[in-house]
Amino acid sequence: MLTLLTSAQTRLADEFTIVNKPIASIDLMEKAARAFVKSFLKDEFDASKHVAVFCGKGNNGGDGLAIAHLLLNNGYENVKVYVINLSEKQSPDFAINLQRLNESRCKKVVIDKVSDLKNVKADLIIDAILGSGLNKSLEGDYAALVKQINKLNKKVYSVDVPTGFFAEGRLPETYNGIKAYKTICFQRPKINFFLPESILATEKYEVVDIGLNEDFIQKQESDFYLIEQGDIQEILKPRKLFSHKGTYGHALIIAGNTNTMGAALLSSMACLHAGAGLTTACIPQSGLIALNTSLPEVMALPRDECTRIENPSKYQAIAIGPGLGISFENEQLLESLITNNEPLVIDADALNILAERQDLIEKLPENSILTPHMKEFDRLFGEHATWWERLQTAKEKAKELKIVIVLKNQYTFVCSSEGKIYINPTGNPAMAQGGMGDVLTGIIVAFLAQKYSTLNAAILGCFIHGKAGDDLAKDKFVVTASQVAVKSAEAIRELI
Ligand SMILES: NC(=O)C1=CN([C@@H]2O[C@H](COP(=O)(O)OP(=O)(O)OC[C@H]3O[C@@H](n4cnc5c(N)ncnc54)[C@H](OP(=O)(O)O)[C@@H]3O)[C@@H](O)[C@H]2O)[C@@H](O)CC1
Ligand SMILES: Nc1ncnc2c1ncn2[C@@H]1O[C@H](COP(=O)(O)OP(=O)(O)O)[C@@H](O)[C@H]1O
Repeated sequence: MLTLLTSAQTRLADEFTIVNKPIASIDLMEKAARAFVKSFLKDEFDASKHVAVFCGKGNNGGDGLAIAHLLLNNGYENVKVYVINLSEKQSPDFAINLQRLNESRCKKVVIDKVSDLKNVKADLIIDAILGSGLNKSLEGDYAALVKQINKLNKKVYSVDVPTGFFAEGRLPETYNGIKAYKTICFQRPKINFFLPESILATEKYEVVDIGLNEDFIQKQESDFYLIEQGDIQEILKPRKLFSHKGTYGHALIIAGNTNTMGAALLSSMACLHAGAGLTTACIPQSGLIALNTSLPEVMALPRDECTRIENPSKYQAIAIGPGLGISFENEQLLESLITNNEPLVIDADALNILAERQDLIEKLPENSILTPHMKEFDRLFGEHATWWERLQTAKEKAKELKIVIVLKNQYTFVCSSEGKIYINPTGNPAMAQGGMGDVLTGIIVAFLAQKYSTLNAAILGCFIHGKAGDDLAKDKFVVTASQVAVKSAEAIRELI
């Protein structure tokens, strides 16, 4: 897991590295600039392009000055630096780099007021005005200047973080910062890059290593961790010699209704492919032919007007919700399972029932997993204006109720009962199609049946689901939920 840092912690990592490597802070800045330029040159190899580098007077601006210098040395002849002189203060390393730049042949203009910014001739813009030192929203001259830069409508590369974008914490409801094409950031992605609001600030990001002390970073106390493939490989267990279906658990999936039987089929299909030893689908009578025809490996438990499951303890893991429908009987069924006090995976309509029966939320069995998308989450726990606030609620609720909350999105947030948030990096927009969440539920319940811990089942489920989608999307515009269900077996095999 990669520990993600706040800006304050990044500054500590910076200071630790300077003292312990040891390295002078100006040399660390030079290293950061080199790492930026190396990445930039991979994308932009036409050195005849005009590049405008906008530099504030803090360390972000200091990086910008070093970057301009390096670009000149790399054959970019048409580089022009705009020093944004809207603040009195300047950082010592900015001052050193300005001196170096003054001694070079790099063209430079000083912008003392917004109206000085005219006739910018640029094919590309490098934004190094404000970085992780941002401490309030842009206003006044800074806001006006950034508006002008955005109006130029050029491809913008931001250094470390787009000017005006908060690296962590609640984001304002309207964004008035730089709209970057790409942000090349240092050592770790910014926590807020994983929030959907970040798309207003940067279309994509790339992380470059600048040699900060990794041991120090990994040991920092953090609420946010980024899941890596290596973590998944450590958790996954291979199928054992002499094992049999009983070794890998029996999963029960309570799902489906007349018009949404497909959800039950998709979940069950995913559960099979993710390795449960036995899978039973509890579905209405009307779905039996479909189930028996399409998934002969799955057993059926007819559900018409059933308000409880006989002998739930015979299942190692139970999921409820995909395509379930909202009815008095389904509410009774959910209530009886909750009262039974064994952990559940709760999705889709079962979440919607919970939203209407807030009294049941308090009674959720410990170690249950809720898998809401944003709307289901807000129905359960109240409207949220921003994703940061939604994440804070998810973290608190997971801790208070001793459950795991899988808050789904492009980056899915797995919130543990310890109050930690694990960010899943796999998945892509080709997966934005109905039924995809049903498949995730099937994969998670399969891992639970195989006796992975609650948190590991959620983490594995999200990663495998997204990886299967990523592998499929290599040559497809869109991937369907059933394709992801089938592909999950391959994704697991590849990782073991
Ligand atoms: N370890 C690393 O990752 C490394 C990081 N490095 C680089 O350092 C960058 C961070 O540099 P930094 O700390 O000097 O802050 P930076 O963003 O330049 O701005 C500071 C100034 O902004 C001002 N200010 C704030 N908000 C404002 C607003 N809304 N409107 C107007 N002004 C505002 C604030 O003024 P104040 O409010 O304090 O008066 C302060 O003076 C980081 O992003 C990376 O590029 C690398 O060099 C090496 C290793
Ligand atoms: N753009 C995307 N990038 C990554 N994953 C995505 C994207 N769009 C959807 N998904 C994944 O697909 C699933 C959708 O879940 P959900 O909305 O519950 O679907 P449904 O109700 O149709 O089954 C989630 O796991 C989500 O993470």
